[in-house]
Formats: sequence, C-alpha cells, structure tokens
Amino acid sequence: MKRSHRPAPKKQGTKQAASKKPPERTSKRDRAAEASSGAPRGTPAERAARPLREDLVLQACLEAYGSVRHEGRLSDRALDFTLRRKAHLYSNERRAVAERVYALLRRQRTVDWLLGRVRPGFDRLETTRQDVMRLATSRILHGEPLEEVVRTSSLPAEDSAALAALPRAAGELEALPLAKRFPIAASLPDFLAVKFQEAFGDEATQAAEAMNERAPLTARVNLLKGDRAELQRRLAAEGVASTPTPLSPLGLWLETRINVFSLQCFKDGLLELQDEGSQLLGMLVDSPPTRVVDACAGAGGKTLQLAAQMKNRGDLHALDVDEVRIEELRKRARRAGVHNVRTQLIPSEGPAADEALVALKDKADRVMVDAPCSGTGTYRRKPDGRYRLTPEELKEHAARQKTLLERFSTMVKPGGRLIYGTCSVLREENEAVIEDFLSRHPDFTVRPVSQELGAELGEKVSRGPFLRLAPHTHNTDGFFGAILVRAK
Ligand SMILES: C[S@@+](CC[C@H](N)C(=O)[O-])C[C@H]1O[C@@H](n2cnc3c(N)ncnc32)[C@H](O)[C@@H]1O
Repeated sequence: MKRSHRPAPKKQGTKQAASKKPPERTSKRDRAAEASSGAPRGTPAERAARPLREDLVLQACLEAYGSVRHEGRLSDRALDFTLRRKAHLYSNERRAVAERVYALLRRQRTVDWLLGRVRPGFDRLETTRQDVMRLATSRILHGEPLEEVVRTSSLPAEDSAALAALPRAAGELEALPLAKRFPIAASLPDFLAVKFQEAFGDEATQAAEAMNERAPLTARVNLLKGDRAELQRRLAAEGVASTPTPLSPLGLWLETRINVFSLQCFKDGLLELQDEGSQLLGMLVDSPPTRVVDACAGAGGKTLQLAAQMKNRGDLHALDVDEVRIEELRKRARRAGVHNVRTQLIPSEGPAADEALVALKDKADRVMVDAPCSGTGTYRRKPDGRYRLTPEELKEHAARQKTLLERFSTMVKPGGRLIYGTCSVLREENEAVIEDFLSRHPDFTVRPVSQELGAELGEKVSRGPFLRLAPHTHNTDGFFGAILVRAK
C-alpha cells in the first residue's frame, strides 16, 4: 500500500529515553481486569506482552466508533464512556481500542472510498458489518499484515477477499488527479480540503498527512513548583521517561503507557498536559506582574501557564462563559498552587456581556483572547472534528472571533497589549480577524512575535509577524497567535 495513505510511525520518545527503561508498575486497570476475568496475575512485562483478546477489543471498538459515527458523540467522550464499562479489558487492550478507533477516525473518508472500490455493495451492507470492515481496513492502512487482520476480525469470506484487493484500490486513488485525490487521501470534507489547500498551498498534502498522525503526549512544567529538569527526574522516579520539547522551553514529551492523571507528579501539580503549540501561544503574554486578563480562559490551560509566568504575583483575571470549565479551572489552580487568579463567569452576548467588563475597562496590561474556533489545528487529537464542521459554522466562528476581539480589546489600557490566538490553521479565523480589527483600530499596531520569543525561536515559529504552527512543520498542533499593542 502506498505510503501516502499510511501515517508515519509514532514519534514519541527517543533512543536515549528508550534505553533508560523505567520500572513498570501494575495499573489499577490491570488489577481490575485481573479481578473480573479470574486470569492469573503476571508481572508488568508479562501483562504488556499478553496477546490481545481480539473479540473483546473488536466489540469495544465497534461500540466506541459506532457512537461517534452513527450517534454523533465526541470521540474522547465515546471512548471514555465505552471503556468505563469495560473493566474486564487489560490496559494493553484498552490502548488498542483507543488507537484503532482514533486511527479509523483520522482516515475515515479514505477507508470508505477504498471499501467502495473493493467491496461491491459496501454501502448496502448492515452497519456493524460495514464498521468491522472499516476497522480492518484502517488497521491494514496502518501497516498491520492482511492475514493477521483477517484472522482477528471475524469477517465473512467475501469481505476478507475484498480486503486483499486494497492495494489495487490504493493505486487507483493514487492515480486520481490531485483535486480529486486530495480530499479523499487527506480524509477531509470537500470544503475543508479546499481550505487546507488555500492555507498550505504546495504543502497541503504534507500538512494533511501530519494532521492524520498521532500527536505526542506533551506536558508543561509548572514553574511554580520546580523546573523542567527536576520534573524529568520526578517523572523518571515514577517510571515515566521524557524528552524536552524542541521549541517550548516549558515542555516535555512523555513516554508512558500509564494514565498521566494517576502519577503523583500530576497530583502534586508539577505538570499539566498541554500541547507544545499551546505553550508557545501562552508565551506571547509576557505577563508583567500587574494586571492580566485571560478572556476565554476555559478550563485554564493558558491561565495556569500565565500564573506561573507571573510568578503568582499581580492580578490574573480568568473569564469564561462556561461554568463547568471555570469550576475545572479552579480545581486545577488549587492543584498547581496558583494564588493570583480571580475567576469570573461572564454572559456570552448582548449588553450584559459588555457590562460585565466595565470594571476592567482600560485597566489591563495584557489581555489574552484564546478564541473559540474551528479547531482545524487539533485534528491529530480530535480527528472527528473535521466531519462535524460545516461552512456555515466556520463563518459563525469568524464572526464571533471579530466580536470577541472587539469586546475584550476595551480592557486593554493605553500602552497595553492584546494577544489573540486560535487553534485554527485557517486564514479567515486568523490573519483576517486581525486585519479586520486593525482596520477599525488605528491605535493598535502589530508587534512581531519574535520580539517576544527572541529572534532564534521567533524565526522558527512565525510567519511574518505572527505565530504560525502546524503539525507538519513543527510537530505541534496548528496554532495562530498575534500580539497587538495599544498606543500610549
Ligand atoms: C479555545 S477555548 C479556550 C481554551 C483555554 N484558553 C485553554 O488554554 O485551555 C475558547 C473558550 O472560549 C470560551 N468562550 C466562548 N464564547 C465566549 C465569550 N463570548 N466570552 C468569553 N469566553 C467565551 C469557551 O467557553 C471556551 O472555553
């Protein structure tokens, strides 16, 4: 099968990290699975090598995938929901379920196209039978041997025979002209494929390929509780190898098979899980220890970073319209030892939304607007997002981003800065929003991000004056960031 329809091998970890193999420990999950299955206890190494019980894995994959594809659930929630009810699965089986479901979601359109070629009447098959074939095809696309996939997929003979013809269908896809091939090979809806081509030009294929790979597991060190080297030592003591991220000085790629949330380091607030690109966006706020507003704080990913950059001093106002996220932020702040945050639940629109900001009008040194967006930069982690987004929603995102930037800019004091960011790779949510704002606000000017990040790092992560990150160029999620300075 051609390389272009197959993700690259996983990128987590390095040789160096792998050679210092940490002690393994038994996960709670494995103890629960052992208790419920009556299986003999093994050493951690034996457990890791235990063959998958393919029938159980397939059943769980079908449940989780089916609830995303046919019931519209979000992928992370569907997996969480399914796996919570499968206490009898060992951790290697749970991992296989998550990996297979995500892998299929990343390649769903490609898989359906190929199956339409190799299995006459595929569209008319019963749904579960289709999904079994989809899961099998995705595994083959990801490099598993045909015989092994057929042996473990409980397929009728004619469906197994169809899978053998996949290399021919992949060749047919490869032979299509680019305009037809790209949306299918990239597994993007047509309108998004066009947007990706506009955003990345000649690099669109590469960009989409990288967007369809698995993201590294990335942590940010909480500088309020120690530095990166110290965190690495603490992680190693808990059996987790890590590698410093190449761009963010705050990040570590974690190599672990166990749940990070169960680590003592995590419980003690030494780290947060946060993509390297998100860390770089947070670094655009230089956070002098005075008054900083995180206007779309959500559950506080950036808020906690800003608090650490402010050394827990000054006033950090975290605003959001979502009460559940704000509550999560409060919990995380307590764990991280953050004391300078004040949270505020604000109305989402209308005069009340403007009134809620009156007390901060012209008062903030820095205002961060990490705007709600299409999430087109995060498809490595949320692969199903692409199948939900519509052209109308994209327009709504851009319109809301303009409104929010306008509204929150009123809090910036003369000489202060407005920092705008998204996890979108699309121009209409990024540069176009900034251009629109500047056209109505001649008192604001763009400050190149390299002035904030330093010339060397700035050059690596910017396009023009803006932060511009993408998986194929930086191995981060896709992010945009801009710094605007208000005249004194
Ligand atoms: C990209 S997320 C923020 C992520 C967060 N900054 C972080 O780093 O974890 C965008 C946030 O904007 C919030 N939001 C949506 N509409 C808003 C509004 N009108 N005013 C303020 N926040 C809003 C959403 O609830 C969501 O939490």
